[in-house]
Amino acid sequence: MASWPGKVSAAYRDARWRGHFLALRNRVLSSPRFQRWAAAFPLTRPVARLRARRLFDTVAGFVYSQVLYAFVHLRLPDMLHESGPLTIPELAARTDLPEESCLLLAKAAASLDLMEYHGRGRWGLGRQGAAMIANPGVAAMVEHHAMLYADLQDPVALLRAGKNGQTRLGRFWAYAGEGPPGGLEADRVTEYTRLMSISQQLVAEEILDAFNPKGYTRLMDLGGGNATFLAAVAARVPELELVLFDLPAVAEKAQGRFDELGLAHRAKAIGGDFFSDPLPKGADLISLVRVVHDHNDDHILGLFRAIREALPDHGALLLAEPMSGTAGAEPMGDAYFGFYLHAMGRGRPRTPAELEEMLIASGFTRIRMLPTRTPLLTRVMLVRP
Ligand SMILES: CC(C)=CCC/C(C)=C/CC/C(C)=C/C=C/C(C)=C/C=C/C=C(C)/C=C/C=C(C)/C=C/C=C(C)/C=C/CC(C)(C)O
Ligand SMILES: C[S@@+](CC[C@H](N)C(=O)[O-])C[C@H]1O[C@@H](n2cnc3c(N)ncnc32)[C@H](O)[C@@H]1O
Repeated sequence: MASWPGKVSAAYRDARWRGHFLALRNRVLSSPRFQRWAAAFPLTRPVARLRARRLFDTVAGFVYSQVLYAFVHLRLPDMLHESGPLTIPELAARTDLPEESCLLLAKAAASLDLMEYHGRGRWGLGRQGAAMIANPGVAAMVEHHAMLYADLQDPVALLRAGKNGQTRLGRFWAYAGEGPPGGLEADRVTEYTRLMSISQQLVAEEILDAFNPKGYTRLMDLGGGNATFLAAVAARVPELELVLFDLPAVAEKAQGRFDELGLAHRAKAIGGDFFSDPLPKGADLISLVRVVHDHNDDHILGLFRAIREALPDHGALLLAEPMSGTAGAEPMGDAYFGFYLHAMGRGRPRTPAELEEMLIASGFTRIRMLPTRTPLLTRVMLVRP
């Protein structure tokens, strides 16, 4: 298994001189004398400050996240968006917090750009807080993180335990547990399907801005949840037939959604297990949105082969999810999703190169990355036989 994210070419990565260079660099950086000198010397001072700030942000990241959690849990984003800036006594009355705590939270949130002092004793949304209003999925994820952080309370124990799914996240993502997922009852899938639907809105637009499925006849979305992605597709491409395949309890919800949206004449949901049931034939475009990273390599190789068999030679597979080694968003893949999926109990974030290797081994030949506007949210790969 390739384990290096591949930011640079293999020749550079494996060059013998690189190891010597890194050893020398680290000897210099770990010297207290060098640090004192670099912080004092005017030309290196800005870099020294930036590095100190970055290390501090990593050290304090948990505290920042808890400030964000309080901000979201107290419904401050919507409250401040709807009412405009409020004074501390007004905030205290609406959140049922002591005024002193409200001021503490307002100042902490302002330091993180979530809130901002708007003058005349009133506090409103800051830049990051305002951006959250446009992306309701972010607040939903912040609340959901209570589970992730409970699992991460002792990260070393979690690492030692390996991927066993005996965690809050393992129970939440019921399909990641032991046993065949096909028999999961509705109550085990409702909450995760709701969370996926809320966070899917922005992802769907990113994917469809990168790839327009116009020209295809039938799109089958594997692991399509309650059809939020296909509903966005339907709005953009009126003539495309739509099929959603997901576990029976999820597919039932999706069919209800198609009926509600008046899409039943061209959309249907099929229940099944994509690892053990045959994939329905007839689609010339198959999509996997935020599905592949949830599963281990052996399962995904089997699924890729089944997709290759289900697709006609002129068909295509659209693979969309956050990927490891994404330039400018490196911690998203390997730190966030790496630990998230480890806690969930299966799957891993993969680099485009790792996915490509698995796709080629499954019989695909033409693989192309399509640029997305916000690669942190999702990357998109178009794959042809
Ligand atoms: C107007 C003025 C004064 C200036 C303009 C300056 C300017 C141009 C500003 C830019 C404004 C702008 C466009 C901001 C945009 C901000 C955006 C798009 C922010 C988006 C943030 C998204 C975030 C933080 C997303 C977080 C997503 C998370 C945490 C997702 C987690 C997903 C999980 C856990 C999925 C689980 C599924 C599983 C199990 C892995 O399969
Ligand atoms: C992380 S969610 C993504 C949902 C949707 N594609 C999205 O991006 O919002 C993964 C989906 O795959 C489905 N799934 C997981 N294992 C499955 C299996 N073995 N067969 C069919 N669907 C499965 C889940 O029920 C869930 O709806």
